[in-house]
Amino acid sequence: MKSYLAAAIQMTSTPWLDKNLAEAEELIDLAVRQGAELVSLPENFPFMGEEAEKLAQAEIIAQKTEKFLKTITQRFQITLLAGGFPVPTTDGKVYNTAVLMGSNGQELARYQKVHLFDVNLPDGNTYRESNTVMAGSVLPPVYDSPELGNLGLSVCYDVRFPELYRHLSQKGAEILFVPAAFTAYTGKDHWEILLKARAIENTCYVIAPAQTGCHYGRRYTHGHAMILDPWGAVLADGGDKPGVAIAEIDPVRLEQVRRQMPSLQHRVFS
Ligand SMILES: O=C(O)CNC(=O)[C@H](CS)NC(=O)CCC(=O)C(=O)O
Repeated sequence: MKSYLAAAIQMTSTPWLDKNLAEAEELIDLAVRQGAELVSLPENFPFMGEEAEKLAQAEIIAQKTEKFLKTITQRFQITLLAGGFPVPTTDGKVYNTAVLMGSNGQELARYQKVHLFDVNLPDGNTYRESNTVMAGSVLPPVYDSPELGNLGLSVCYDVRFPELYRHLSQKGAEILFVPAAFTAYTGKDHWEILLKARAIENTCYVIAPAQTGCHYGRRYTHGHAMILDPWGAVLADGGDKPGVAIAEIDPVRLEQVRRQMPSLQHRVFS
């Protein structure tokens, strides 16, 4: 593993697929021009709109998004984590799918979000992700990149389930992706703390691209795409506007923190 720059992209995705992909392309270009070799896109980057609309367009969203990911990684020669996007199942729902793409346009790893956000928030907003999404049933993969380190996948609400990240770190993960569309309401109190906890308890870098702002109707997300180091320090924070958070991923720092705080080696319960 070498030292390199990673980018967590922040977007305000809308119900318009082509507009979102164009916006993603612009932000990837911005990240690459700043030297990023590993770039990440948030959950729902190609589409954030009404559930019925998402289902109706799922086929075209999946198709255009996968083509986009192939083209863009080849063009910019980057490794790209594409936070969740809908991929149709055979029974009329979708998997909320995250894909890791290599710099030759090849798919390196894929994960179907396991934990679905079925929550009634105190602010009156109700979320029933399971209305449209089929839960994945397989733990996320770790992709071992000789150059970029061991990359562990997850999506958004997963961040509240530490056992998933323990699994990833036990599989050798050094960098944890948490692409998200966190609600504005939960985000203000929980987002940064959860990310810090996952970084600290697994002594891993955390790369968390995010959605921000108002997407449609009353749907607001928290923003603050960020990158944290294995000590839990925030290296970059995207604030609340669309943009890019960039930070260095450094194997020397990773090794240093794991030496200073060898908690992964002190586990008693598996
Ligand atoms: O529905 C959309 O269009 C965008 N959001 C999502 O797709 C997902 C499922 S609804 N959001 C979350 O998981 C938020 C989790 C969260 O906010 C928390 O854990 O507090």
